[in-house]
Amino acid sequence: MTVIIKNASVLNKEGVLERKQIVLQNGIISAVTDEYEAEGEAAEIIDAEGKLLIPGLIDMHVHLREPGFEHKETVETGGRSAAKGGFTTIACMPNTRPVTDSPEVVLLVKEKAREAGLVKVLPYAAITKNELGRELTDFAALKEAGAIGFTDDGVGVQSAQMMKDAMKIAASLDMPVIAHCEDNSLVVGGCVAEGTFATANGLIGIPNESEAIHVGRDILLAEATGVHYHVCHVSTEQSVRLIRQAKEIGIKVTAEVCPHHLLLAEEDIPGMDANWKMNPPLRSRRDVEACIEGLLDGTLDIIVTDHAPHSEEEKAKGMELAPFGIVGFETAFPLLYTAFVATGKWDLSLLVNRMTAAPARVFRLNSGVLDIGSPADLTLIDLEQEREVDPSTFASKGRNTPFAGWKLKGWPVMTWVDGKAIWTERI
Ligand SMILES: NC(=O)N[C@@H](CC(=O)O)C(=O)O
Ligand SMILES: [Zn+2]
Ligand SMILES: [Zn+2]
Repeated sequence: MTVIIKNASVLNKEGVLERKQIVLQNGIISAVTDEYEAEGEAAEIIDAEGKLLIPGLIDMHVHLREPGFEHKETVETGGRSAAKGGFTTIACMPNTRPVTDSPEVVLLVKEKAREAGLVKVLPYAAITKNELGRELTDFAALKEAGAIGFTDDGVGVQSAQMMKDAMKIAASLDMPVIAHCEDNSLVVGGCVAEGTFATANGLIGIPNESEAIHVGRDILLAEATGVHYHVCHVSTEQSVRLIRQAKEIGIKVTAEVCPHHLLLAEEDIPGMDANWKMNPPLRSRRDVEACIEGLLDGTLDIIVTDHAPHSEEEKAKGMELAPFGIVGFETAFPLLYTAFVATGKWDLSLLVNRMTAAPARVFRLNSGVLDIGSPADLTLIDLEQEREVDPSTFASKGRNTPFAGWKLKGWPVMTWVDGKAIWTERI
């Protein structure tokens, strides 16, 4: 089957938009040309006039909740939500029930993804059994089953010795360690960051050091073990500083940042609404600025959503009792496009890079580019049409977002994986 996407706006290597014809054949990008005539072959033709065509977005930090929490999300509903948000590859976290700490669960997630037939799903496996921090999982067996890295996301690995042992084994297997950085002894029951909101509402505040102390510790352990160390959802100025310094001296560290930590500060929290509760929490404006600067100078390599769906009942428990987490797939690109690109602060190519080529480079994936011979994973985006974020229209089971009602541009309208359209909005 041949698909021809006509008259699309495509970013060239210099970051300039060009009008191109893209041909997809057998799941591969077979041509990117100025003109293309279909020579009698059976082809599906899509007129992309006026729309932006980019490599499919890659999200290296998501929660699909299956197995065990299917009331929050499944591999299929999460996959559909991702496709609607323009994502073609997603990497899912192991904090399921059971935890993805055995080859069986890795294989189960892969099988669910195959059945869903939507986005490419890359599973992470846990560092410790049941993410309890007591005993390491069998890294070699988990790699063999298809895990792409090791992480106890949802909780920090509290023991430095445990983390060092994990890094040593991961390094010997040429696998990355991906860390949720949080020192529990510095958190003690906080649900928002230290700052004006916590003080005004009499809440215990989570301090910045609870994140950064793990970042610093793990950088030293990464230096000692030589592992590829990747920092999850960076949210503090101190973490950015430590990662920047580590990179300067050649330690193999990479890092990610979420849209909400680039856009929102704790002082923006409107009230005791758990749709504003996530881990790490929203920090100060100064931290937001440091994360933006880190993303621009390459200290923070990639953007991830940390898509973390929870049910309405769970979020209705209120700021202190509700679980941490917000959904992210269906708002990520429009949010960042509207806030940073449409306002002229960032080049479009920077945003696209941090969501496509950069994650592909960091995690050695064969996608993220529009090169001939690459998988035909593509996303078509309408940069002009403005629409409000309406959680009731989400494909995700989760409605937990602080961005409801935001007026945004840059909505994905069509998503292809291996040349097959897996999402079509309207065109
Ligand atoms: N980010 C969150 O607030 N929540 C995540 C866990 C995590 O990413 O640490 C979840 O699983 O709900
Ligand atoms: Zn986490
Ligand atoms: Zn997470």
